[in-house]
Amino acid sequence: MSAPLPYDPQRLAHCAGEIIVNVRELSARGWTPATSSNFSRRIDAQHAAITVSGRDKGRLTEADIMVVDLKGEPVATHHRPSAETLLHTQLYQRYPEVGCVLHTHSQTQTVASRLYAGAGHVHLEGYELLKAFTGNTTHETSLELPVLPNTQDMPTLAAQVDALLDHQPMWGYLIDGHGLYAWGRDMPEARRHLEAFEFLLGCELELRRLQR
Ligand SMILES: CSC[C@@H](O)[C@@H](O)C(=O)COP(=O)(O)O
Ligand SMILES: [Zn+2]
Repeated sequence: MSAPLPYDPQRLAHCAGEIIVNVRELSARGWTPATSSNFSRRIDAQHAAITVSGRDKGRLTEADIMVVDLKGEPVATHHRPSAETLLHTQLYQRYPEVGCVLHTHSQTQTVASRLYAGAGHVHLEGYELLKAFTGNTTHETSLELPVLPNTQDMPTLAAQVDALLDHQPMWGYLIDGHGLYAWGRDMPEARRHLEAFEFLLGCELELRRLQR
């Protein structure tokens, strides 16, 4: 007889279903080109469901979702988790209330990350859609979306994210020439943050083009 799983398989099936449905829609918008991007959902206090590395994110099935512990180690599987697993699990470790982390590579996110890498952040102000980050209370707020240097060294990248989180609350960041990470308490909130960042970055790029 095999050992019992250390997580609830029904909860995993629920999380995997949510990832599959939502990522299919994000992918249809062209935000996950060439197998890029990764997605996760908290299962419980010690486990998260995350996409297997290298899979076509536009065609995810349950076989493309696996379980890791919050150190990023595979649990009860021989699959290899996303190369960027640490960027997901660091958020689950740090914030018990975070339930979902979404990472995409849209053209808007990638171009914006390159344009604002020098400044180290994108300043977002004056937009109604900023209410997506304030619990819909006010648009009279501003937000700095950090832009981090890209590296394949995940502990280095995760340390930079941690250093930022020590000083400011935030719901996402860009990585230069790479893409966007966004998160939330659950899938709808993480998706709202991701979509708001995408829209606001698109507005900033368009404004820059028009003001040239
Ligand atoms: C295919 S290039 C993109 C990857 O290098 C990486 O940034 C990415 O987002 C997907 O990696 P993955 O290991 O499939 O989760
Ligand atoms: Zn990536």
